[in-house]
Amino acid sequence: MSDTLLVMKFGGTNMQDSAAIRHSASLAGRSVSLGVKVVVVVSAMAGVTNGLLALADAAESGDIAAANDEIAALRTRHFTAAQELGAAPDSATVRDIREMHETLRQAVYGVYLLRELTPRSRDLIVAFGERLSAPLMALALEGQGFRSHHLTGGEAGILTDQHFGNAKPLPTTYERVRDRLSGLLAAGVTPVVSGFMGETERGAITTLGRGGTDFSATIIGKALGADEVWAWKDVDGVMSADPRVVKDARNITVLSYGEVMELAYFGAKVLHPLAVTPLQESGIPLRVKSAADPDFPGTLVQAQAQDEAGHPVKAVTAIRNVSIINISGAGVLGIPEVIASVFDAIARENITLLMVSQSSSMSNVSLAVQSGDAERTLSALRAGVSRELKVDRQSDVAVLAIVGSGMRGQRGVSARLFTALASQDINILMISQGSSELNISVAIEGDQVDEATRAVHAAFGLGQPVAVGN
Ligand SMILES: Nc1ncnc2c1ncn2[C@@H]1O[C@H](COP(=O)(O)OP(=O)(O)O)[C@@H](O)[C@H]1O
Ligand SMILES: N[C@@H](CC(=O)OP(=O)(O)O)C(=O)O
Repeated sequence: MSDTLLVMKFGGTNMQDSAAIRHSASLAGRSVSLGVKVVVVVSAMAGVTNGLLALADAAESGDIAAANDEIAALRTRHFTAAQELGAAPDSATVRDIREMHETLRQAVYGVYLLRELTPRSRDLIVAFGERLSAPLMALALEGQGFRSHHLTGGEAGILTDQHFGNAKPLPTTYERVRDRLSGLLAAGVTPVVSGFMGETERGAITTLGRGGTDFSATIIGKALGADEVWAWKDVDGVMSADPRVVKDARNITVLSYGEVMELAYFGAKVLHPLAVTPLQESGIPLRVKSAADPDFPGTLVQAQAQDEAGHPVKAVTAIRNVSIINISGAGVLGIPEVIASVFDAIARENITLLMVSQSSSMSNVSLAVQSGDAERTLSALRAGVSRELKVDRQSDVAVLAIVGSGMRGQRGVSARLFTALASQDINILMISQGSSELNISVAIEGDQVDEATRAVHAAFGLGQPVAVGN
């Protein structure tokens, strides 16, 4: 028996139907057969999270018929998968799925009666996606001869703060996860944990932010001192750009934790922005692997970056649906208390700032925020800052970023970026470079983001094979 312990995460695409679930189970099973202990962490079946969010909104707006139709469709989808994975109609799995849909229906009816969808009730509803997919994965593993047991995030020990929709693990999580999972592993059982979700100390269900199953997996990896965390995906690994936008995007062999965080923060949907944070202290590696090509090494994410001379940039990413909020008022903004009131107002609303820039005359500050946060930002600023300041919004913006540790101390990187954008006649609205020099980001018109991404990808030769040095 080896002493190796792996945490394996399967995303929505790898859970989308019974065939995908069976294939994912076989990927975990390959390691279990070799004597490796594996904890499996699953996302909801593809599209289910969005479906749950939509039906919660429908219930809030009074359209209970639409919400119930969507629940019925979800029920059919999960029952079909269970049946195809061999569950008998009177089996415990089918009973579990039926009960969960009933609880979901009741929760949604409560939203409809109250016409109120709080972040807390939204989390309760949306976490059903992962609660429903875990039993299916356990079924598939059992069907392939592996002993398995499914648990919700809370049952697996993931305890979070009360930040519904974007919760963070509490420090006690790690010991709890160890307590809850070690016994199962020692008994030769493969735990299947519902990703994306945790619970508060009082037992309310929370979620960890979109794409949060990656985060669940690394939290569990840290708790158990795993040898590695593997995130199985529908792509070869972390690529030099979103492969849906750039056809010649290439797999990146090695990335540092810092580089991956920048990439995820600046829109590379491939990993949750906080996913590597639990691994940073212990140095546990994260591998992003292709479920379609399991022997391909994918991307190794580790503490040290590896750079190739002449290749300062590793990837180009973009955040879409951004708005720029401009705050102006000659002679007012230079006063430190006024600047403080701007940031206070933003902090009170817990709004994530994507970029900040200030004109040197101090008469203008620009903030880039997700368009979904723009109205809240505007109201917070209008209520919280001096009336002499003018606050306005520019919509339909995108933020494009280049990322790579090799740009540290390198001259000419921004010149290449700006030349590539200028060659496509792309106007730059804001510029920022992090002091870590791991990224340079620019705000541009939203409808130019794809051509900008392709131009920048080509300008830095990211489609060319790179021999990574040590
Ligand atoms: N730089 C990138 N590298 C890899 N994939 C990316 C990148 N940027 C965006 N993506 C997109 O992320 C998707 C994979 O992430 P996601 O769908 O969240 O995975 P999963 O749900 O399987 O965990 C890919 O289909 C790809 O289109
Ligand atoms: N289902 C959740 C969590 C998640 O991580 O999903 P995926 O692994 O499919 O990106 C979401 O859609 O946000």
